[in-house]
This record gives sequence, structure tokens and C-alpha cells, in this order.
Amino acid sequence: MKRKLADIAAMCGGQVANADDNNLIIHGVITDSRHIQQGCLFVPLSGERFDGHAFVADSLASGAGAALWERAKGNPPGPAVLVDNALEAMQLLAKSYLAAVGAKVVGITGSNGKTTTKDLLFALLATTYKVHKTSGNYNNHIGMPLTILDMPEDTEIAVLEMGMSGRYEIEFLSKLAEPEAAIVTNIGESHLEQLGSRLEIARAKLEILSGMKTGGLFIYIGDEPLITEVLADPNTPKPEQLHTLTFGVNGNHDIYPSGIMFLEHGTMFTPNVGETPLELPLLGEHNVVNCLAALAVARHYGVTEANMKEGLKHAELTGMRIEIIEGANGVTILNDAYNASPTSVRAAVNVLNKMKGYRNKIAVLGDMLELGEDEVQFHQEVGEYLTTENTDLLFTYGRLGKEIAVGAKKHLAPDNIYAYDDKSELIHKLISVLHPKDVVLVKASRGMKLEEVVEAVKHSKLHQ
Ligand SMILES: CC(=O)N[C@H]1[C@@H](OP(=O)(O)OP(=O)(O)OC[C@H]2O[C@@H](n3ccc(=O)[nH]c3=O)[C@H](O)[C@@H]2O)O[C@H](CO)[C@@H](O)[C@@H]1O[C@H](C)C(=O)N[C@@H](C)C(=O)N[C@H](CCC(=O)N[C@@H](CCC[C@@H](N)C(=O)O)C(=O)O)C(=O)O
Ligand SMILES: Nc1ncnc2c1ncn2[C@@H]1O[C@H](COP(=O)(O)OP(=O)(O)OP(=O)(O)O)[C@@H](O)[C@H]1O
Ligand SMILES: C[C@@H](N)C(=O)N[C@H](C)C(=O)O
Repeated sequence: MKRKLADIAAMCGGQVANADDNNLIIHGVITDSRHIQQGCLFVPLSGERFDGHAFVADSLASGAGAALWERAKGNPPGPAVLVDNALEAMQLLAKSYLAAVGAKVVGITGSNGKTTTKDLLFALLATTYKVHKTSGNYNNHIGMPLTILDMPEDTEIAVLEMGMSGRYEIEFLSKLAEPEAAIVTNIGESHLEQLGSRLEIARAKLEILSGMKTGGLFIYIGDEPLITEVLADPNTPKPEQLHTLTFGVNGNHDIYPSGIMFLEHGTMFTPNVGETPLELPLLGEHNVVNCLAALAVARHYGVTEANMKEGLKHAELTGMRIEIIEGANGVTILNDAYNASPTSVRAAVNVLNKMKGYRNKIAVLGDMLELGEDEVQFHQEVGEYLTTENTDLLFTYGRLGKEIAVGAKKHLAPDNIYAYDDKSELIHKLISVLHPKDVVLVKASRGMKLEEVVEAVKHSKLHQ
């Protein structure tokens, strides 16, 4: 975003203070004083550890053109826009800027697959339009506004990931961004602790309808009865003249794959709505499902089949989502360490199941967080999902990971199950049994930071 200081004040309902020149041109919005860019607007947010106001003077000294400043904090230390609440002002600024740019918005939510689907949709649309997308996982009440404020002035379509861990968070995001099209990827168990039930998760996800434009397009996974139930509920806020499309792997959806071939480093399939076989640079049937949702939106915006095929070839995917890493030591790693829930762990194990020609299939699984009171049962059920078909050796990490080991005893021999509370001990034992022809799946919730295991395995010298 590039605007005059006075215009920024008008856009966010603030007042300019301490400025020599109200027409000072501001480039971009930054919330971290450690990453100031010359001429930016510094926005002081209050978080769990800091109040950003403490860094306003430093930010201005480092080159920020101006800062938002909450009136309750007294006099600003330099050029500022006075507001009541910096975060709310930043959100309002984002909404105003989005309206000025006039980009069409596609909102993406769901328990799993938001980031992957966002990356795939960007790849498809970018063959035909000027597209902006959420970077990384910037999908909440701070990240999405920052994504919008980072959007180039000539953006035609903005693909915005909308995350939540409580009710009405997606309603807020949807009403801020006013999507013309929206995707719900699935209803899993993520953040069940806060929502209490999968029905509540479905209700939270379908809040994305509440801000949609009239005549908008809602695309959702057709296999999920909870979505169908909430969509049919007359109390679910939705726009006038809403169009809907369903996607899924079996045939009774609007868009489905008419054939899936699992390759070594990707997946090939032909969507029922096209003639052209598409090659997806991702493993797993679940990623074919994600791609179907993206294809539905791309078709809606007139992207040709040839461009879709080309777009997928060049898709830039966010790492740590079943990312294939070929270690120098010959070990193949499936780095799925970004996050985990029962649904996503099963999806990853299904990938392991289809991998052939490896000496050992090794699963390194850790705690799945925020699952609520049934967390032990969820972990044991994941353990029971492991069989000698999909897993030769199981390593678990964490208090709840131990429960995966308990469940795994249903099908795996006890000698093939190793449970650890200490990550370095797990790594030491894992490396001692690794062989160049092994494949290792690494997966747990974000809070478990299992990427440390990935790094260790990637760089280890094997003993065998
Ligand atoms: C506010 C903020 O951005 N904080 C980030 C910061 O945290 P930190 O611990 O450093 O400090 P504070 O938050 O207390 O700092 C307040 C501000 O002060 C700034 N500051 C600090 C020190 C300093 O020297 N100078 C400064 O200017 C600071 O920059 C703050 O602005 O850094 C952390 C590490 O990088 C960040 O993790 C933290 O980010 C918070 C958590 C955040 O929400 N960031 C968003 C931009 C974002 O989108 N992050 C996503 C993750 C989003 C997410 O978890 N989504 C959920 C679903 C939604 C759940 C929702 N209920 C929620 O609350 O998020 C999901 O499941 O996907 C990301 O980073 O991936
Ligand atoms: N459709 C799906 N069904 C099940 N698991 C999925 C699906 N899509 C992605 N996953 C898995 O879910 C995890 C998160 O993927 P991704 O980051 O794309 O989703 P997300 O919704 O953005 O996640 P988060 O809410 O944790 O940020 C990864 O392990 C990925 O392999
Ligand atoms: C990414 C973050 N919002 C998240 O999903 N948290 C998981 C449950 C974790 O903390 O590991």
C-alpha cells in the first residue's frame, strides 16, 4: 500500500499528529520494529509479550515514515496517526485499501488444507490474472489484514486464507474481506478444544458465508454431512443468490477426479470437468481433493485447461505439508511437521501406505494439540490406524504421542514401537536404525516443532 499520511488517517478513522507534512507518502505497513522499511507505517500491536508502542520511537528512528498511536498512550514521539485502537485501525485501513484496489476476493477456510489449497489456487489463477495470496499461514485477525495491506495496487484477485480457533473469528474475517467466492476444504478436529464439537467447527467455518457478496460462489467438500447440515440451516447467515459447488473423490459431486495415479513425487488425475490429465506436484489423495476445490474456482474465473496444467507445474507450495525431502544419506523424508490433527495424520499415513520399494516405512508422530477432553482417545485411534501395511517402525514424541504408541500395539509388534519424551533421544535412536532405502514420515502439531527431527535426519550420517 502506498498512500499519503492524511489519506491513511482518513482511511482508518484517525487524526494526523506531529507531522511536518500531511502529504508525506507512506509505503507499506509493518508491525515489527525489527523489520522496519524506509517510509513505512509502523503499527504498534499489543501481544502476549510486548506492547508495540514501546518500539514506536525506535521505529521512527529506523526510518518509519509514521506510526499509528493509541490516544490513551499520551503524546506520540513523532509523526503519527492518532487512533483509539491500533489493531482495529489497521483492520479498517485494510478494508478501505481492499475496497480502493477493487480486487475480487476468494476466501479459503477449513480444518485442513487451507494453505495448500490457497497455494494451488494462486498457481492456477496467476496464469491468467494479477493475483495476490496469503503468505505462509497469515490467516487470522492480524495476518489477513496485513496480507491485504501488502497487496499490489493492480491486484485483480486476492486469495485469502481465513483461520480460526473460535466462533465468530471467520465471520469477522469474511465481513472484512467480503469474498466473492469461498472454499471450505473440510471439517476435521483442529481446535476442537475451543469449539467443543465438530458441528461447532462446521458452524464456525461456514461463517465465511456471512460476509460474502450477493451471488457469490460457495465451494465445499461434498462428503461432509456437517457442512450440508449447517448450509441448510435457515439460521446460517448467507448471501442472497448464493451459488454452490461440491467437490470430492467419489462420483456424486460437481467436481471429482475421474482417475488418480500416485507417482513418486506427485499425483496425476483427470477432473471430470475437463479432458486434460493434470499433474499435481504433491502426494496424497487429500491433495487431489484440495486441488479439485482450486480447480472449481479457477474454472469459475475462466482459466483454460491448458493454463491449469501449466499453472500446477509451477505451483509454489508452502513447506512442511507432506513435503518430500531426499536426504543426502539416501533417506526419503515426508516432512509433514507443520501441524497435525487426527484427519491430517490419517491422510499422511495413507500416503505412506501407497509408497512402495522402501526398506522400512517409519512414522515419527507427536502430540496433536487442542483436541479437547477426548485427546487420549484421538491419539490411541490414530495408533490403531497404523498397520504393517503402512508402518514398519513407529517413533512417538510427547505425552500424547505415547498414546499413539498404545493404540499402535493393536497391529504393530511392540519391538517396532519406540515412545519418547525427549526429542534428542528419539533422534539418536531413529538415526541408529535408519537405512538409505528408508522413508520417514514426520508429523505433529506446530507446538511440537518436529522440524527439528527432519533437520537431524536430513543431515545425519547413517550407521548402516
Ligand atoms: C502480534 C504479533 O504479530 N505477534 C507476533 C510476534 O509475537 P511476539 O511474541 O514477538 O510478541 P507480541 O505478540 O507480544 O508482540 C506485540 C507486537 O510487538 C512487536 N514487537 C515485538 C518486539 C520488538 O522488538 N519489536 C516489535 O515491534 C511484535 O512484532 C508484535 O507486533 O512474533 C511471533 C514470532 O514471530 C509471532 O508468532 C506473533 O504472531 C502472532 C501469533 C500472530 O497472530 N501473527 C499473525 C500475523 C499470524 O497470522 N500468524 C500466523 C498464525 C496464525 C494462526 O495461528 N492461525 C490459526 C487460526 C487462527 C487462530 C486465531 N484464534 C489466532 O488467535 O491466531 C491456525 O490454526 O492457522 C503465523 O505466524 O503463521
Ligand atoms: N484435505 C485435507 N485432508 C486432510 N489433511 C490435509 C488436507 N489438506 C492438507 N492436509 C494436511 O493438513 C496439514 C495442514 O495443511 P495446510 O497447512 O495446507 O492446512 P491449513 O488448513 O492451512 O492448516 P492450519 O490450520 O494448521 O494452518 C498438513 O499436514 C497437510 O498435509
Ligand atoms: C498454527 C496454530 N494456530 C495451530 O494450529 N496450533 C497447533 C494446534 C499447535 O499449537 O501446534
